[in-house]
Amino acid sequence: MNTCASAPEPASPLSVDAARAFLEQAGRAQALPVESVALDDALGRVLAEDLIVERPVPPFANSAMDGFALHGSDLPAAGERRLRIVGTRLAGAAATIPVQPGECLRIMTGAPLPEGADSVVIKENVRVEDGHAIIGAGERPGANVRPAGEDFRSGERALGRGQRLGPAHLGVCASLGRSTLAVVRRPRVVLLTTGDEVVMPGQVPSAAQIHNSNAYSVGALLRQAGVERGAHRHVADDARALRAALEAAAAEADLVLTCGGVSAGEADLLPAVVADLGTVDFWKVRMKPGMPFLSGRIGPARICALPGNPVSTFATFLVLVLPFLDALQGATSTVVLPAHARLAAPLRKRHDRTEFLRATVAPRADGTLEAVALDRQGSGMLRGVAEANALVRIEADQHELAAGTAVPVLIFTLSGSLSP
Ligand SMILES: Nc1nc2c(c(=O)[nH]1)N[C@H]1C(S)=C(S)[C@@H](COP(=O)(O)OP(=O)(O)OC[C@H]3O[C@@H](n4cnc5c(N)ncnc54)[C@H](O)[C@@H]3O)O[C@H]1N2
Ligand code: MOO
Repeated sequence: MNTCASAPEPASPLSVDAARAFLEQAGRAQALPVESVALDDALGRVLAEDLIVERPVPPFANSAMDGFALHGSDLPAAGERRLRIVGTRLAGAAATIPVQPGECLRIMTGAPLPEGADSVVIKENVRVEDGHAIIGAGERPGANVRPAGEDFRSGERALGRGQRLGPAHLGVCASLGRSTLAVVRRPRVVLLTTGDEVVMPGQVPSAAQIHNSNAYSVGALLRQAGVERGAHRHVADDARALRAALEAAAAEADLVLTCGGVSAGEADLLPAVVADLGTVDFWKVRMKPGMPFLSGRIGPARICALPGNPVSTFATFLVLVLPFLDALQGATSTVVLPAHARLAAPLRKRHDRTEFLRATVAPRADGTLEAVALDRQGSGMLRGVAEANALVRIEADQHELAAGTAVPVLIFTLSGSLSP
């Protein structure tokens, strides 16, 4: 092992909220450029334009049901009314057949309402005899008609910049006739895992080695956060190798993420190497797990150094790196759902850091959310994260929490359902 400059003295650790606010500001300041993509390629991307409606949706008043279009004033208050059927209008048919009082038109769902008509009676309520529709009492004037612009009016903003595009948003863009969209370029991220004790799955570990789980859990988190499947490299506990890997990564990435080598061990080289190559903005955050987190810059790239313990890696990613990636993309929504849940059991905390506990959050019979903290809370126990669907946040100054206390939770929306 060779060393370079000595590790910077960490200032007093930042609070979680201060660290997060710093990274959000840094992300906004490093805003990514805009590019145009085909609608088909826009899932998960962040919209970089306001979508103003030109043609209203629906563009014309149309029938919501298969039935008969007619004048509302022809509907009988009692008894029956006989209206002459003047034709049929299918969805997509441009030619209009005007309907006079005393007449009606067979109409299909989605077909434009004919001139004169303002109501539709569903076919199940109509008897047809001898070219006439027989309509009974109890029908409502104006029923079963979808007015033009009922979904989106012309001139209004259908979607705003910053929207992360999900399936329904793509449908909205398509119904407005858009085939391409201005979106934010995907963040470029290089992930460097570190440590002589770590080998990739498929490789045979020595008696003192383990498999690299962070490369996969963080790799997957990055993809869920809208990052292209990024480059991953593993770096040995060697200052020269680490320096070369960081320099190369910073030259190609918006964000360099590292895992491990950032605390107090003799092979924890990262703080010194980052300080030597660029600047350390902060090192250590008052959170558990995740205390040794460091962030700084190397050239134009941001670096976030995550602690190596797999749960610390996961928690610092969700709590600190995800807000940075969202800010970098100007996104107004994210892939974790912030909510509140009531603790199922009392909790005691002995330290003064903000704690993020692994928990299952599920709805109770009364509709409120309940959080059950898992037994496995060790920061090396990835099983605890795999069995959880949320992180429960306990504030730095909270030490005794009664059952039923409402606490903030971060629900992993992509982990599946809201049940354990
Ligand atoms: N004397 C002190 N010791 C430690 C402190 C401290 O403040 N003083 N902090 C502890 C805390 S808290 C954490 S968290 C860890 C973080 O340490 P590092 O970020 O330096 O990470 P490493 O030491 O390299 O690794 C920690 C742990 O995680 C395993 N690991 C690392 N990379 C991977 C990977 N890619 N996949 C799976 N597992 C990985 C590694 O083998 C270690 O077991 O430090 C405490 N110590
Ligand atoms: O911060 Mo460490 O993540 O408590 O184990």
